[in-house]
Amino acid sequence: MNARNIVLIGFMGTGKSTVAHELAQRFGWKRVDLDASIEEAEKATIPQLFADKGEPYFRRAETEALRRELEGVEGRVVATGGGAVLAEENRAIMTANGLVVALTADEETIVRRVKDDPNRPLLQGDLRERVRTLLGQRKHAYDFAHVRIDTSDKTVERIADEIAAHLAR
Ligand SMILES: Nc1ncnc2c1ncn2[C@@H]1O[C@H](COP(=O)(O)OP(=O)(O)O)[C@@H](O)[C@H]1O
Ligand SMILES: O=C(O)C1=C[C@@H](OP(=O)(O)O)[C@@H](O)[C@H](O)C1
Ligand SMILES: [Mg+2]
Repeated sequence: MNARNIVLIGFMGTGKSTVAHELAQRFGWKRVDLDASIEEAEKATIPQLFADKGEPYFRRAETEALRRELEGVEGRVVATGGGAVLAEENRAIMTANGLVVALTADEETIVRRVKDDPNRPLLQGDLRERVRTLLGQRKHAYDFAHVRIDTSDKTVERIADEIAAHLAR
């Protein structure tokens, strides 16, 4: 296996956190969820950070977490948050330190997967409308990935199989 680390990117609800868990188990690698890393470092939940400190503060904490979790290490599967790709600085950290895998899903699938979880500050209000608007704004945000995998109608195991096949190449 060539890649030092695997970095999962993609819109909210594409399954980054879930697939990272499966991949880390398979490879015996360490799973890192960037949101969890931020929550631990900041001693606050993601919704609290957005509400109390604002999104720009969260984004700075996100960049710090990416550096902390990816630079100079190997054997990690890092699940990023859906907006971690928006800063060029973050994209550079990801591509320099691992195989970047973009997970995608159609709008229906995303809405279905995120609808019972109230912990995504950017999806407050009319859920379908918010997902549609953000998906439009982020249409090309994940294009820099080395690999792109559609997760709609696929099991977590199948998605992990596909990523593992790319690693073996
Ligand atoms: N391939 C899949 N098939 C069915 N449900 C999935 C799949 N991947 C993720 N889920 C479910 O969708 C929800 C969101 O997944 P999560 O891993 O938190 O996404 P992300 O980290 O990309 O926002 C969770 O409830 C998870 O169990
Ligand atoms: O898309 C985004 O900007 C965000 C995605 C979330 O992570 P998930 O993609 O794991 O839901 C989390 O980082 C935060 O709520 C912001
Ligand atoms: Mg996640």
